[in-house]
Amino acid sequence: MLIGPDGTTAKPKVACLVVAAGRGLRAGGGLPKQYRPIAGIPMLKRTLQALASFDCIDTVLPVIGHGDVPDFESQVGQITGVLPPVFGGATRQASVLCGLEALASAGPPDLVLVHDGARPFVSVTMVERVIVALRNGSAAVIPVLPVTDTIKRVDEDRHIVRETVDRTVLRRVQTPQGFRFDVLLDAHRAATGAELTDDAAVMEQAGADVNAVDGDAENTKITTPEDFQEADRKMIASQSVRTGMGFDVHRFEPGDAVTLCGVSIPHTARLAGHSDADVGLHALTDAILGAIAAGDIGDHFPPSDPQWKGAASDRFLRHAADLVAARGGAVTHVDVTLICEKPKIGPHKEAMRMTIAGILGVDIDQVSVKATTTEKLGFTGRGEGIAAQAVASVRV
Ligand SMILES: Nc1ccn([C@@H]2O[C@H](COP(=O)(O)OP(=O)(O)OP(=O)(O)O)[C@@H](O)[C@H]2O)c(=O)n1
Ligand SMILES: C[C@](O)(CO)[C@H](O)COP(=O)(O)O
Repeated sequence: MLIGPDGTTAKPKVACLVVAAGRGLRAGGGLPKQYRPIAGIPMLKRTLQALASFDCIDTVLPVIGHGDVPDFESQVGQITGVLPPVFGGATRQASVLCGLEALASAGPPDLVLVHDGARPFVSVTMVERVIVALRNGSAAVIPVLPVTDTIKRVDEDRHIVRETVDRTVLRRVQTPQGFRFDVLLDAHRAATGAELTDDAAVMEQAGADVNAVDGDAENTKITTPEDFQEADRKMIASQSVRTGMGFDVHRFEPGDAVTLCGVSIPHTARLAGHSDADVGLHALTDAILGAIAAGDIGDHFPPSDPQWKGAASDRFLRHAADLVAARGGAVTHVDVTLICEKPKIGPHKEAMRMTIAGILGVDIDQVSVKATTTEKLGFTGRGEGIAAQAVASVRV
């Protein structure tokens, strides 16, 4: 059991480093593999979303390549619970040390998990197994799987089989590997010699005991083009398409501009509301929440909470999209209809589509924005306010 500084067994602070500074050479292609999509979502985004949604992890810190900031911003972006990335090094081992030093400077955690950005199918049950073993006193814990094929040792040109190896003592190793933070940092700082391919090897070199827990066969590392194909196939086969709808109304009050679908439009009035009153993004946020049966915008951002006063509504929409991604899903299409006599929506439709596509991280052709009047009938016809309807399709 981990003993806190005051001698109690308080819940330890758990950080998770996600190393993603590799080049992905074995996966081929131009873009480093961590930024390439699996069933529509960039692999690193999947990994970070999953880890950030686990209650047993307090902090998630990505470690990325020096030249990868544009890819990180465009393919991953901000994720609630994920710290801004730090830069890694030329090898996985060097990248882990960069991440550990960053955590040490920011206020060291008690426990650290080190996970490959290239393992997007990490499960909370496996992470909990690692953390429980650490809390029970281990300084180093790795998830492992049995070897299920017969293993041969072959000669160098691989044409002659020399022997059959005893596979009962062999294990396939996964991440996240978990450690007492101070012990892993010391071991990494002291590491010498040839590159070590996992953190357990760094601990072994330092003379520490490493314990094993059961890994998870689903938690594969995406390494080759075939791994991408298989991951795509598995994800798509396991998902279904769902639809949600949203509706919202805001009334006018004195002012000089309205914000609709993230675009500010000069007008003779503004929309009243607790946030920026962006009726289009509110309807769309509700549609996405509806598609994953996750309540409505008021459940996530209560109007009674002063922190959302005047908030820009892109935050609400991003949160809904993050929830979809945390379930391993993707928003596939959205369609918003704005209902008002004025202002004229037509000249702003493309800017609205682009803004929504940017927030959701989808292509502009997956976003439709339409507008209609109610022929001067009803409250929208009388110019008392604006209504919006939205439909969202997601694959989860
Ligand atoms: N200098 C490096 C090299 C690797 N990694 C990370 O370590 C994890 C496991 O490494 P691997 O699958 O071997 O990734 P790459 O090194 O990118 O792949 P390749 O060897 O095919 O180039 C990956 O998430 C990778 O981004 C890292 O952070 N820094
Ligand atoms: C750490 C690791 O994921 C354990 O299986 C793996 O060793 C890292 O990747 P590599 O392909 O061995 O560099």
